[in-house]
Amino acid sequence: MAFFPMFVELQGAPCLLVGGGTVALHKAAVLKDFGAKVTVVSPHLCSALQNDRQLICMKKPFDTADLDEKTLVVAATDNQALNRHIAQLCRERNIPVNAVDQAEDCSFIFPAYVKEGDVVAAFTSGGNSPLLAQHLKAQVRQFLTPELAELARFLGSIRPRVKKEIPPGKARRQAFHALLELGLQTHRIPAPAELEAVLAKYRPSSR
Ligand SMILES: C[C@@]1(CC(=O)O)C2=NC(=C\c3[nH]c(c(CCC(=O)O)c3CC(=O)O)Cc3[nH]c(c(CC(=O)O)c3CCC(=O)O)/C=C3\N/C(=C\2)[C@@H](CCC(=O)O)[C@]3(C)CC(=O)O)/[C@H]1CCC(=O)O
Ligand SMILES: NC(=O)c1ccc[n+]([C@@H]2O[C@H](COP(=O)([O-])OP(=O)(O)OC[C@H]3O[C@@H](n4cnc5c(N)ncnc54)[C@H](O)[C@@H]3O)[C@@H](O)[C@H]2O)c1
Repeated sequence: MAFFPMFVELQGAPCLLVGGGTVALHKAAVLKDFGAKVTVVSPHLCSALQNDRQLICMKKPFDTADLDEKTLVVAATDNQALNRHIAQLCRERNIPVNAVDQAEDCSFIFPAYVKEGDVVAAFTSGGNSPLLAQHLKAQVRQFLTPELAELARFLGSIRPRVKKEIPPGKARRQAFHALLELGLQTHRIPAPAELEAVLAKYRPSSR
């Protein structure tokens, strides 16, 4: 059964990462990429984790109390039984949990993703082939550019104004469509005069 791609807000979310090796380092980078507040618990921490001021590092073995107040957990130790035990504890507490490379113990899995600003494309193969997910990510990298993210930011910034000036329905949809097309064709954000022209065209008074 395929996994549902639920895009979750992680900004400021207290997340627990158990383990301090190469795999934990990669997962920490991903969680930080989405603004999570990551606590790392492990008796041994690689230097990159230890020196990262954005992380809260606790040099000690995992303890059940480490789960308190956490909204997401990643079990990334080299002990599969421990990773499974942590997953079980999380399930009892309804905390989403990933046990690295142990799909059967995960309540969520990590996707291969491309992120530009707030635009995110993410792939999973449902655990069948992480390499296939990586391959699809590489394809998307070619057209998910920083310019596209800038266009998305612009379209977000003018959204309230468009909504205020054009009532919901066909005209509003066409206005958003026109602005997107303009951006995609010119590879830049529409100029103020271009925005005004689109708004004027689709405003009720001028139709
Ligand atoms: C996408 C990515 C995200 C990330 O890690 O952030 C990710 N794995 C990545 C890479 C990767 N992982 C592996 C290889 C070696 C090639 C190979 O084995 O195929 C490579 C390639 C490489 O290393 O280049 C080995 C591997 N992975 C899993 C198993 C267990 C098994 O198969 O049973 C084994 C065998 C271990 C063994 O040998 O025993 C399991 C999982 N790995 C997942 C995610 C979840 C399913 C994602 C999906 O649906 O596809 C899942 C289920 C759980 C999880 O960990 O979340 C990341 C790419 C990041 C990027 O580039 O953006
Ligand atoms: N590194 C890879 O490329 C890779 C690839 C595929 C799979 N894996 C698997 O992922 C897992 C982690 O890999 P790694 O390379 O990060 O391993 P690692 O040996 O570098 O790190 C394991 C970490 O787990 C920590 N740990 C052990 N017991 C703990 C406990 N009780 N509480 C908290 N932390 C504890 C250790 O201190 C260590 O920091 C392994 O099971 C490995 O087989 C790794």
